[in-house]
Amino acid sequence: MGGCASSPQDAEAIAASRAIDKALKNDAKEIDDSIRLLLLGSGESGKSTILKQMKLIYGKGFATDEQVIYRTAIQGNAITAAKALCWAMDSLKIPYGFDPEVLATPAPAIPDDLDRLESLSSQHNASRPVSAIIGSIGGGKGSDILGSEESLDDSRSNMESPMEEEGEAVKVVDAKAKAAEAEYKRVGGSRQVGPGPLAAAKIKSTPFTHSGDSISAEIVDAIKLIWNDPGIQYCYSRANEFQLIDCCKYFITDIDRICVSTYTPTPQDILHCRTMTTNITETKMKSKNERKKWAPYFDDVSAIIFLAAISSYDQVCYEDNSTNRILEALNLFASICNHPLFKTTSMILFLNKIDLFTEKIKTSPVSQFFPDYIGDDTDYGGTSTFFANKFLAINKYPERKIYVHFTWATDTKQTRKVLDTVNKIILGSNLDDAGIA
Ligand SMILES: Nc1nc2c(ncn2[C@@H]2O[C@H](COP(=O)(O)OP(=O)(O)OP(=O)(O)O)[C@@H](O)[C@H]2O)c(=O)[nH]1
Ligand SMILES: [Mg+2]
Repeated sequence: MGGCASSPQDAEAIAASRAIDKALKNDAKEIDDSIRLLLLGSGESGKSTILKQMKLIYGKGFATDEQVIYRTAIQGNAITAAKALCWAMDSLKIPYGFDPEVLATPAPAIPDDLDRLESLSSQHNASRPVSAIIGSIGGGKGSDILGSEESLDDSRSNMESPMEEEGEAVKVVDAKAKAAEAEYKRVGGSRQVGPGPLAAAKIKSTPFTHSGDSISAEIVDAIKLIWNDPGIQYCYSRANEFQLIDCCKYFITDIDRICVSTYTPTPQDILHCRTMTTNITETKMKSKNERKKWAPYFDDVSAIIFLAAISSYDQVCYEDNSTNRILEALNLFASICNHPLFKTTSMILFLNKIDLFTEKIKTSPVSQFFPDYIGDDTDYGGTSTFFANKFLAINKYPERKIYVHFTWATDTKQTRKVLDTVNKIILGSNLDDAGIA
């Protein structure tokens, strides 16, 4: 995708992201004797994370120079997440100190002459293509990154939109949101004062990335302060209403550890690090006319692993802020899985981020976003099978089976098991175990 940097900070972030992509790609040179996989999926589904796991499980792990790059990216993740939370406090109209369980929070007095706190516009909304990654397992020493611009065949139509439905849970949420908004107005909206708004103002004005050694102690303190604020915690509970990276909690709760000058990221930190894959323009799959160009890459692909973040059922896409992420994934899956070129290619579906999904279904009812789900909203088995069946129903080539795995890509133990099974499937020893695993 285009690296159109609008500020030096953006340029730095893009450069860091490219360096990470390059590092992953550099591991790709020795894969000839290995099984080649095409990893596909919409944005933030976990493709890079699976690739990192392959490096850990089948490769040499992360080199020292890579760790240095990730260090900056991880600290950038913490700042990005903290900023997103502060911006969302304004856009969702939640006052600092607001506790939804104690709806009448005492308000500080607002001085008349207080300057309006700066409220920065929300995250840039550059359109971002779906990316594809070629990875390798089973004896491969590395992985290779290729790219795709968009779906192979644009069959994105006729998908129903998520509907809203009145329900008990919705009403409770509404009551809290309304109480927050009333309180936000009462304390002066964006003119509210106190330690929370002050810390937020500092965070909002700090650059995304930093060229110095580490994030300043002042910003670390500001991040800790807001994270302990009940209003921010309430805002975090509504993270599906704005764009927030999934590793927010992981890095912010560990802000002291990741900001010391001696910090070296652990493999677990690297797995949680969010960097958008940017060097995905080598092979564009824009139109059928270009098929000659990209088809050779797929010829020797043993299987396609398609990733979808099952936890994203209540979220909208980063790119347009309106399309439900699961519907987007289903559309993309339809265009891949039903493409004649892949008619006989083993198709393995990873319904990823089950750790987040398990937590989320407790408070965010699936049926509110997918009214065709009839069953217990808090039942993991029922809800996860519901989504798996949605993907399976798309397959137009019944002779070609789709293997479904529920995955937790940041967990090496679980991923190792899944990849071992995938290996067996590809080698043909497990072909009878089709269906949901
Ligand atoms: N909790 C949790 N986080 C995950 C899981 N899989 C991926 N993530 C996180 O989700 C974020 C996005 O993952 P990536 O691997 O970068 O997603 P991607 O598909 O490569 O995204 P693009 O490059 O933008 O297309 C990262 O912060 C990952 O650490 C998971 O199973 N559980
Ligand atoms: Mg990626």
